[in-house]
Amino acid sequence: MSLHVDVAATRGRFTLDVAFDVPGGGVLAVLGPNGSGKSTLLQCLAGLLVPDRGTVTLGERTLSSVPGVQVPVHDRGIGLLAQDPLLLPHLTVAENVAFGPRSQGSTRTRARAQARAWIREVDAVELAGRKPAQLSGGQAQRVAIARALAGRPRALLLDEPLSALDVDAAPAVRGLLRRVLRRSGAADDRSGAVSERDRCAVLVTHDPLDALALADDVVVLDAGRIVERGPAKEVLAAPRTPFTARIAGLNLVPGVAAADGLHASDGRFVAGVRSDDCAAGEPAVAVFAPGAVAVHPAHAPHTGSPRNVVDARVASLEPHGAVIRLRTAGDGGVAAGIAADLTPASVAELGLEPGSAVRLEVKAASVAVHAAVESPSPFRAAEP
Ligand SMILES: Nc1ncnc2c1ncn2[C@@H]1O[C@H](COP(=O)(O)OP(=O)(O)OP(=O)(O)O)[C@@H](O)[C@H]1O
Repeated sequence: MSLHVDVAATRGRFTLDVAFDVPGGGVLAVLGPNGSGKSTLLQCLAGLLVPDRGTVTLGERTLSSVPGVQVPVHDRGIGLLAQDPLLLPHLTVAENVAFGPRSQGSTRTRARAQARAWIREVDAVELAGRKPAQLSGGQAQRVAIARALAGRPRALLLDEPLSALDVDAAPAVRGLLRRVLRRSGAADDRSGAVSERDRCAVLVTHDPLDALALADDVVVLDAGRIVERGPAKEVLAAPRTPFTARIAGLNLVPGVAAADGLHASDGRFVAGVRSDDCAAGEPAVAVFAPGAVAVHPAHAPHTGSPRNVVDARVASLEPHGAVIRLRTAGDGGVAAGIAADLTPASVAELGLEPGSAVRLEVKAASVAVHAAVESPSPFRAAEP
């Protein structure tokens, strides 16, 4: 069942103005910096906020059309999974999951059967008799997923569903969400579970891994507008805005495309490979991975060509998985805020510490130049 959204909503001086579609069975991830309008968007979809103009349609049904239709929250067929599991504390797990079907008019027996099916689905059978206070964060979120789905929503809204979980619990819950969101199987009518085939979902997240693991498409919001959209892998691999580059862990230098690179706004030339989507002379971004940046001692001789070489100063060195991520200091320009990944051995060998002078080199072949999206916010990708 597809979701069609074309709305504008005002909150104080902030305006959200977006249009997108999520096809039946599809999952759309919504990314964006703090205050970009992600929660405002979910509230418009859930019916908690009345838009100033536009429409929200789910399948054939108009949920919101201004002026005119405004279907109330409980009647939208939309399930919400928030950061906090929000389970009713005095009910058992089984009763919490049966609550939705019961309040939709299912008989007690049928509601229990539906609850059992979903509790099994989320691997929580042994928790069925417990109260929420007896659950870990990960267990409670599993139950919240079962409860959201037991209400047989036609669309699911997920608001940072993994962000309150610790690093040990998040992967298992992400795996479960992947299973329930990505499954395109038929209905399990014997147990009373709903058909997943047509249910679409909108996932608000700060985590690119969630977008890649769970979503088909991504939209990036900035200051209430969509500034990037497309398949999750493509948007994160070739970001057009500083925000997306930052969350994707990539370096991004804005400027104007040239035949074989980009003229950065500070006047420097960045050698790179121009993609087909951008013509010379147009606004563009040069994107390169921290792993593509070679770090040398300051004043080291240039080694070969074509290369990008820039002198910089180390601002910070932080562990990043198996490597150390270096970030350069500065207030602006190409040399500021570049991320480079080094092995701990190279950091020791080069004697690097905050304040050290370094020479960075990036091969032209490792720099992709893409058409840029004008970002309305001053947010910079490269800031730590
Ligand atoms: N009740 C309100 N009254 C006035 N302004 C509001 C209200 N709620 C939110 N805003 C403003 O609307 C803008 C968008 O907020 P929103 O919560 O939708 O952003 P967000 O992208 O979800 O942010 P975060 O990632 O921090 O949760 C912000 O500038 C915020 O200050």
